[in-house]
Amino acid sequence: MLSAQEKAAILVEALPYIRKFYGKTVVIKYGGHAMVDCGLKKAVLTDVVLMKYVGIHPVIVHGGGPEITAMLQKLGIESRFVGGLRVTDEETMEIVEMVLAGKLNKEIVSLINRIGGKAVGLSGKDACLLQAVKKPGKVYQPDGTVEMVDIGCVGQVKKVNPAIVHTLINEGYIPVVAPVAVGPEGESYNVNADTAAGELAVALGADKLIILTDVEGILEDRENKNSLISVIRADDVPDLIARGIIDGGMIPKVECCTRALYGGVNTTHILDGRVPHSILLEVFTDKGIGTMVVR
Ligand SMILES: Nc1ncnc2c1ncn2[C@@H]1O[C@H](COP(=O)(O)OP(=O)(O)O)[C@@H](O)[C@H]1O
Ligand SMILES: CC(=O)N[C@@H](CCC(=O)OP(=O)(O)O)C(=O)O
Repeated sequence: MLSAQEKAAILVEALPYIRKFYGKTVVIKYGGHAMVDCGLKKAVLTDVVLMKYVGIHPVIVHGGGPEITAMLQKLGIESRFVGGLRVTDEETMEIVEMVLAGKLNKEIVSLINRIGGKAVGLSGKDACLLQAVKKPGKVYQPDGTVEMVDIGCVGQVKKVNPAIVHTLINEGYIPVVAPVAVGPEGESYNVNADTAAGELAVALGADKLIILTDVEGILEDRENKNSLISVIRADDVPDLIARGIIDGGMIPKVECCTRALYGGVNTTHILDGRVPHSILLEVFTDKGIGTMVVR
């Protein structure tokens, strides 16, 4: 048990960070284990509510890939991915939108509201927040060439219209965004949630982008949990990808950190969402956790 003095010291340690981030926007990509496990869900969303009450402006962009896959499976539809992106025909798009914008978005909103925050759920279609065009899939051939293939209703974000998010923030709400974008004809596009979070962070002029995932951060050697790389320079990312150190699902995460950094976001973090209160530990304590990607 902590003594009263130790508890007080922890609160005092938070003061410079509260001052530093007061009034700043922090975009949080919420996904992975932290979105499934009841205890972790509550811990993450409590951190978000606490941030709001101390004057920081959190904005959540959530994923839900595993939940979409499970729903498609129930309906007898097999999931297929090209370069980490779900091949999304029109029937699949309907399910994606139902799961992300209908089910998961509202569950997150409800839980935040029960914890004591004021959350409002949006999809990228609301007030044309995320505007996209069709994105082709990339297939890397053994000879090093790249083949472009049709992967259906997958969207590349072309424009972000953040006005609605600013309005909600200014009125004291916590915006919760599902990564479904709108196309030029009003059609729906399925957008990778990491990418959506990065684009939104840039458009909002966010100070920080936090991506929650199911590993410790970026590991030098994926087999060795003690090989965490604490800080990576954005310029070094292409080399780490070329050397195969960063691979698979970690590629869109670092790429969106890089995109955010070059777009003006100050710091980006890839954190272990399996650690309860990882956001609080990152934002309010001297000891940062996970991997920080910097300019
Ligand atoms: N250098 C690395 N360090 C840690 N994980 C890595 C690395 N390179 C690739 N990965 C993989 O990236 C995965 C995280 O991406 P992903 O599964 O898409 O996460 P999420 O479901 O949280 O969006 C890890 O589980 C791991 O398998
Ligand atoms: C185009 C594309 O692949 N979209 C993702 C959107 C959800 C997502 O990104 O969820 P996670 O963050 O949990 O992976 C999908 O359909 O799975």
